[in-house]
Amino acid sequence: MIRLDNVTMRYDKQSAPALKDVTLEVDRGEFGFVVGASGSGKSTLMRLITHEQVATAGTVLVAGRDLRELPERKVPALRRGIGVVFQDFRLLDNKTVAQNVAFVLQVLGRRRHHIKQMVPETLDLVGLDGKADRMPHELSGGEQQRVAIARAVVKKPAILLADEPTGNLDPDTSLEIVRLLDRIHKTGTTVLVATHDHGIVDQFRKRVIELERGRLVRDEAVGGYGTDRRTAEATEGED
Ligand SMILES: Nc1ncnc2c1ncn2[C@@H]1O[C@H](COP(=O)(O)OP(=O)(O)OP(=O)(O)O)[C@@H](O)[C@H]1O
Repeated sequence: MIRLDNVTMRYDKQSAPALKDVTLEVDRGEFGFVVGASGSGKSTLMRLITHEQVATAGTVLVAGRDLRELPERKVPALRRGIGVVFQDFRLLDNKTVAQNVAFVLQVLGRRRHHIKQMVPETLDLVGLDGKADRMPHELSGGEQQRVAIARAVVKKPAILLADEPTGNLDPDTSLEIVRLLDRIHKTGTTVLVATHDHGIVDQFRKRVIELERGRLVRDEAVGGYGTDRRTAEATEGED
């Protein structure tokens, strides 16, 4: 579904590459956490998948398409297949919850009866039934993130990318949000979650892809935030 072969990404010639020689494969229907310190390249990885950035070297393949060779006119089709969620929700403040979600489908030119069916169905999926007519400012942070997730998945993308989706949320709400992402994964969506949140990664025991200064330093099928050695050291430090 997503494959990177020896990918290097440099934003400019002077600075160190944001990603360096990264090779990675994420199969259809997988769930992975992308972890690493601030500046390690997590967002850059996401931006390469959505083709907001283009790799300086190497190959990025998404759903069988080599993005280096993707003509400009095919970029919207690529992005239709990818839902994206950010830390800061990015909702349209002057639209209701339902309108925020419907807007995506309107832009895609979907028919009115399809929108009328999909919006409540998706709000139900994310646990926001009954909140369709609220404005974003009337919602809690967790609820706003649910709207953002509804908006990302209402077009039924094959891939869902979440860049630090729990960064603005308390631990309990974070847990609920990642449970929701996991539920969406279980419907067959390929999900990648970039996160700093140790607690979440340790709790879910999923695939963990770790970046360190742009290099892929760990890729475990089932792992925690740190390697066991590092987790032990961190725990000792806390006592
Ligand atoms: N638009 C940009 N122009 C120039 N350099 C950038 C740009 N975006 C990111 N970088 C640099 O690329 C490197 C990787 O950044 P990136 O945002 O991918 O890391 P990150 O792991 O997502 O960090 P964070 O957890 O803080 O979001 C950093 O050194 C950053 O300064």
